[in-house]
Amino acid sequence: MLALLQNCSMPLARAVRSPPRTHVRPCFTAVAYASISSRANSQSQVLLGLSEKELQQLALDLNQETYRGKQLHHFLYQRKLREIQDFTQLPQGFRNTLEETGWKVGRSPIFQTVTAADGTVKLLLKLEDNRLVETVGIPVMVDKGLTRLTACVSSQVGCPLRCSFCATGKGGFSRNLQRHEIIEQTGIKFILCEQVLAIEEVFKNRVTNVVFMGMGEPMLNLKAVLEAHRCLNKDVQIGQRMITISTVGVPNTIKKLASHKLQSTLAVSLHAPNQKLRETIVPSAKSYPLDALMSDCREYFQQTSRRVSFEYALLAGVNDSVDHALELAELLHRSGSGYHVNLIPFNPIEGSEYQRPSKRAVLTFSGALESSKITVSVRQTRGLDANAACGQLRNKFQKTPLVTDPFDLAVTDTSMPYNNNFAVSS
Ligand SMILES: C[S@@+](CC[C@H](N)C(=O)[O-])C[C@H]1O[C@@H](n2cnc3c(N)ncnc32)[C@H](O)[C@@H]1O
Ligand code: SF4
Repeated sequence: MLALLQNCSMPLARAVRSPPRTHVRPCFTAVAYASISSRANSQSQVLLGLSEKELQQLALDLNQETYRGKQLHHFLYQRKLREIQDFTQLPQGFRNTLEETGWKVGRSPIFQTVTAADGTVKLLLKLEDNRLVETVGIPVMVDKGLTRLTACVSSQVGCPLRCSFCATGKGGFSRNLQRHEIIEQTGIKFILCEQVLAIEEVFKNRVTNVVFMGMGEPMLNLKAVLEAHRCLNKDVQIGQRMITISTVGVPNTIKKLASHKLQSTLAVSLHAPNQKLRETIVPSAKSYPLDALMSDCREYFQQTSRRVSFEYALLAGVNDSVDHALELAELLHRSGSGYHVNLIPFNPIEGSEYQRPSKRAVLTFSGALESSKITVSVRQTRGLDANAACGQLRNKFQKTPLVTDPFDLAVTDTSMPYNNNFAVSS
């Protein structure tokens, strides 16, 4: 973006000092509009997602000192302010100029908040086009003190991959968290960041961990997810090791991610120890054979030295027998080292044919893995009374039809009927 700025024939600072008579946007604004703005119908640019350097450049272009850019960064990512006029330590004139030249913070209103008995909070953020995105804040308390706050963020509005046990998959797919007409795909980065900021706002605490385990498949939006990763790491200041990207597997993307050599955890949603069973649970597995997936995971480990974590949703009577556990252990040993299995007992969803396994079945399965020398953890289900399974809360309010081809992201639905059966409180 900075390179584009430098190529502008008319610096914004000059454009601001002597505004054109007709309503022609200054050069920076035009370029930024094309490369930064993600909301097609909006006439404004979004500050959120810009780095400190970019904000300093913006300040310069608006005829301000560089340190104003630092201040903008502070108000956006530390103070988490929602409106430019709330940046009261900035001169009124600068605030007005920002607004007059089309800038805004870019935070979405919180449409719905549901708090579970264990303190987990689910939020629905309402995007400008009225679509709803689910975000979860999961606190870990020790002696009544908050020791960890995990934000579980969504990377898409819905998901086209339709895993058979997932409420998001069942709820259908609307679109990537960006406008498809924006070539640079930068839109998602501020939406992902703002999910984290919304959790910080609600908990009045810093988020310590981020997991891309909300609605959607991050690897279908990899470029934007990488930009969001940068923003979360550098601007919101969350350590790379505290960030986990979860994927069910999309061909050619794990290698791409590995090439960035991030120090973040890759979680791969496996759910079955063999191709045949996996295809029945994860339809998109038909396009990405298990052998290829495991080979890409091995490469990820070799390139990053980061252990891959395998997510395994336990579905009673489907994939939870001791034989399945032993087959899984064999698959992992055959595939290379550095693996860890995270078992997720199925979270029941409306209208699902699956059952949650008993505690005994979960323990037996994890015991079989451990005795086969596989490190294993069992995910504690959080927020069961807040529609725990991802996508459930959003499905209450918004229904979207399924796309026919899971990898065809050009197919988007533009209607957004609300389900009026629920009382909606803003
Ligand atoms: C919602 S997905 C999002 C990230 C990515 N699309 C994926 O599948 O890894 C995050 C994790 O939630 C798990 N999950 C989704 N619905 C679930 C349910 N009803 N019960 C248990 N786990 C579920 C998925 O298997 C996956 O491991
Ligand atoms: S589990 Fe992940 S990939 Fe599968 S439908 Fe849900 S969000 Fe999509």
